[in-house]
Amino acid sequence: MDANQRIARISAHLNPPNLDQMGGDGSGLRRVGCRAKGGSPGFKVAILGAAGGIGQPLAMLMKMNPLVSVLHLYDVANAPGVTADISHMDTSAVVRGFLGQPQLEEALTGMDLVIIPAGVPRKPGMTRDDLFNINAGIVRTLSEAIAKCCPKAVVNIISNPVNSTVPIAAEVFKKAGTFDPKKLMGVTMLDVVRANTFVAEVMSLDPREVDVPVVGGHAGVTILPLLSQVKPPCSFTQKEIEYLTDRIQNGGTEVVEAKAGAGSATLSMAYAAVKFADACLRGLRGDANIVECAFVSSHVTELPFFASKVRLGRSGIDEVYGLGPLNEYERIGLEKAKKELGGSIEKGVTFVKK
Ligand SMILES: NC(=O)C1=CN([C@@H]2O[C@H](COP(=O)(O)OP(=O)(O)OC[C@H]3O[C@@H](n4cnc5c(N)ncnc54)[C@H](O)[C@@H]3O)[C@@H](O)[C@H]2O)C=CC1
Ligand SMILES: O=C([O-])CC(=O)C(=O)O
Repeated sequence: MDANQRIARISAHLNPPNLDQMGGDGSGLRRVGCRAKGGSPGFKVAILGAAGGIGQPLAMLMKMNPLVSVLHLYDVANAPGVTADISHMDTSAVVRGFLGQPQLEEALTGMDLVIIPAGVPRKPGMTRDDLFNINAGIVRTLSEAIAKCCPKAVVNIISNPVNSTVPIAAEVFKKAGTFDPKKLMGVTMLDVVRANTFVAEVMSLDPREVDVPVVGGHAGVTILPLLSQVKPPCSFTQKEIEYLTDRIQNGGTEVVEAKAGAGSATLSMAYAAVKFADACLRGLRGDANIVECAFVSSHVTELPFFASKVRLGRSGIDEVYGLGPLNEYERIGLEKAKKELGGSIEKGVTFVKK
């Protein structure tokens, strides 16, 4: 092949159909897509909210994941820039960008996994529930498009308040007749990541060796670390239990306050989201014994959704595990968690039904 032919081949990748007009919104912006030669067979993953504080590092880390063959980056702003940037990474996933509502359906068609970090983050003094008014509508719109374009995809919801946004997505899918409880997961992995880190600090362990089940939901007292079930087995004083429980429950607020108005956890969240997404993809591939905590449709308590350990497999969630033996402190925590969680779930369901 001579130089002219090589250049022609490269520009073929940068011209239609891989570099299309960003038609729909009239912005004249372009959709960038680069097909890496030798791209491995793998899964198709879309990130909705890909240009945000979480979305950007999440996109970068998913581009590094060898299980991903196609990566779709959708946002209502700045998707072309993030896509061009990420697409220059010399890993095999093909990256395509999609900007704005007119391109949402194209972004979702054919996807195996959809990860949703779209929505506004907290500022100091706010609760996650204070985000409901804006984020509920965003998650509803995105879920409607998922029901239409990739109803069999596994969906990972990051947008807060997770305790309400997951029931919102479920209700939208029920309305559309596509709801599969095995495919819908609220991402609570950051609570587990924090719990592992804080327990490791207290016990002088390597955090990679620590596994703390965190159950319930993803806000304040609904975040319930089961410190009696930590692996490796640890014996904590009551003071340590109270310190750890409080720090894990308020880890998000710790970051919101430290960022002082510039948002909430983004980098640790992207790390946690990728850890969870990778577990989902390994499950879809058929790997055995993939067990992680997630906020899912559940019969573990009387509530319709609850976070607990789940086994991930070829169809999404293969099994939802019960809570195991709880001590008195955890039983009291569970009652508090259920009380708040019930209201948040109901709020999400009502939002779609009204
Ligand atoms: N589940 C969890 O553990 C955690 C959840 N979060 C939540 O994740 C969400 C995102 O946080 P950040 O990335 O820091 O916020 P951000 O504001 O930096 O990014 C959000 C992105 O969503 C985009 N967006 C807004 N409306 C959209 C729509 N209709 N469709 C697609 N994209 C849309 C924005 O353009 C922006 O790029 C927040 O709700 C936050 O509370 C944050 C940390 C942890
Ligand atoms: O605290 C927030 O608003 C963001 C979040 O969910 C977390 O960091 O756990």
